[in-house]
Formats: sequence, structure tokens, C-alpha cells
Amino acid sequence: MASLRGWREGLVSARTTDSARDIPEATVARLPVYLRALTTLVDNGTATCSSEELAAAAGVNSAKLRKDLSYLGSYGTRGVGYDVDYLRYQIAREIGVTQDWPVVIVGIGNLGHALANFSGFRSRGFRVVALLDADPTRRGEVVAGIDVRDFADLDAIVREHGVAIGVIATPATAAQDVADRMVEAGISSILNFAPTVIAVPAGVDVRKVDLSIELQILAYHEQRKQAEATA
Ligand SMILES: NC(=O)c1ccc[n+]([C@@H]2O[C@H](COP(=O)([O-])OP(=O)(O)OC[C@H]3O[C@@H](n4cnc5c(N)ncnc54)[C@H](O)[C@@H]3O)[C@@H](O)[C@H]2O)c1
Repeated sequence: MASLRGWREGLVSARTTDSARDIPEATVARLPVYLRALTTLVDNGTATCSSEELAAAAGVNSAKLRKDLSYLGSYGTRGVGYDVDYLRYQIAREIGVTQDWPVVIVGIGNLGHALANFSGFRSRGFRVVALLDADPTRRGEVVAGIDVRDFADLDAIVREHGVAIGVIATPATAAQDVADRMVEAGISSILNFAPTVIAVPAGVDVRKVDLSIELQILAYHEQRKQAEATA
């Protein structure tokens, strides 16, 4: 959990071949993007790639990519480039996804169903071990092969599976209570989809996902483009 906690402080401690270094948060945020690009290259049977090829696949510029990878002690080989499989392993290890992370999802409505059915979590090392909902009418429903259980079972599930990461997909009005119960149960990292700010004690990390904010940013730029076109 050390690297996840470090996100909160803006820096994480990196394992390097020579000495311990700090990785800037912006670099940490790009590591999963590199990991996804490298996974695609591995799947396509690519053994080595240049920084330019990897940068293009990840959608960043190559100088930034080389700088980012230097924090991991990865410099590639002149004339050959990066060993794709090894670099993927290095990044996965740095992020912490070479190990399996049991995850609980709370709130099994529209979004909770979609998240539970998303196969991309498992393939990236996140195993959904429980689906929890406060609504008794949802009990007994099976989503992606997992029973929907009572939210009251949270403590037992966290203990049983050693869950460190919880996902909130409840209405905003319930999110703070759900977060409090997660923290009490021992969860120390929360992915919050509810459109509200949740308060957590020190040592607990929260990442927020809000697609409507992304759409609003696009709307802002779209509005400017349209204004420029008609000016
Ligand atoms: N972040 C995003 O981009 C994004 C996208 C879509 C929806 N959302 C948000 O995700 C949340 C869920 O959306 P939805 O469409 O699935 O809603 P929904 O109403 O279909 O599902 C919400 C579920 O949460 C359960 N719930 C309510 N209170 C609870 C509690 N205290 N403990 C446990 N379960 C509880 C309900 O019984 C219900 O099953 C909303 O907050 C919505 O705004 C976010």
C-alpha cells in the first residue's frame, strides 16, 4: 500500500537499480498508460520498441516518456530500444499490479452492474470479491458470477479477503456513509464514482471518477471552437 499512500503526498518511492528515488505524481499517473500500451505491444508479438514507438502508442511525447522511464531506472538499449515484456513487468511492479488486489464494489445499480461486468479489472490484477448493496430487493441477484450481498457484510468480507480497495457506486447522498464504513472496516483506498467530495482520515487515499466533468471540459472547448468559427 505504500505507493498508493504516496499518491496523496504527490510522490512515491521508486525501486531503482542504484538508489531510491522519488517519482513525481504526474509520472505515476502516466505509468498505467504506458502499461496499457506495452500490453498491447506484447499481445501483438512485439519484442522491442523505440521510445518514439512507445510514446506514440501511449499518446505522449518521447522526451517525456524517456524522462518518466528514467525514474524506474529504464533507459532502453541504444539502437535496440526497450525490451517490451521486461519494461511492462517493471512498470506493473512499480504500480503494484504484479500482485492481486481484491476489490469490493458498493452500490449495484446501473453503474455497479457495468463495473462488475467489466473484464478489464481482472485482467489488470483487480479481482472483484464482493458486490454489496443496501437494497434488500437486490439480494440474491448474481452479477458476473458474484452474488449481491448485504452492505452489512462489508466487515466480514474485508477481513476474509484482505480487501484494501473499495469502489463506491452509490448515490451521492450515501457516499460519505459508505466511505466511513469502508474505512472502519479497514479499507484504505477508495475509488469514488459518486458526484460528491468525501472526507477520509489521513492514510486513506481517494480517487474520484466523474465522466460528466470530462464532458463539461469538452463542452467548454467545443463552445470556444464554435465561437471562433463564427467570429
Ligand atoms: N463517475 C461517473 O462518471 C458516473 C457515471 C455514472 C453514474 N455515476 C454515479 O454513480 C452512482 C450510481 O449511479 P447509478 O446510475 O448506478 O445509480 P442507481 O440508483 O442505479 O444505483 C445506486 C445503487 O446504490 C445502492 N445504495 C444506495 N444507498 C446505499 C448505501 N448506503 N449502501 C449501499 N448501497 C446503497 C442502491 O440500492 C442502488 O442499487 C451515482 O452517484 C451516479 O451519480 C457516476
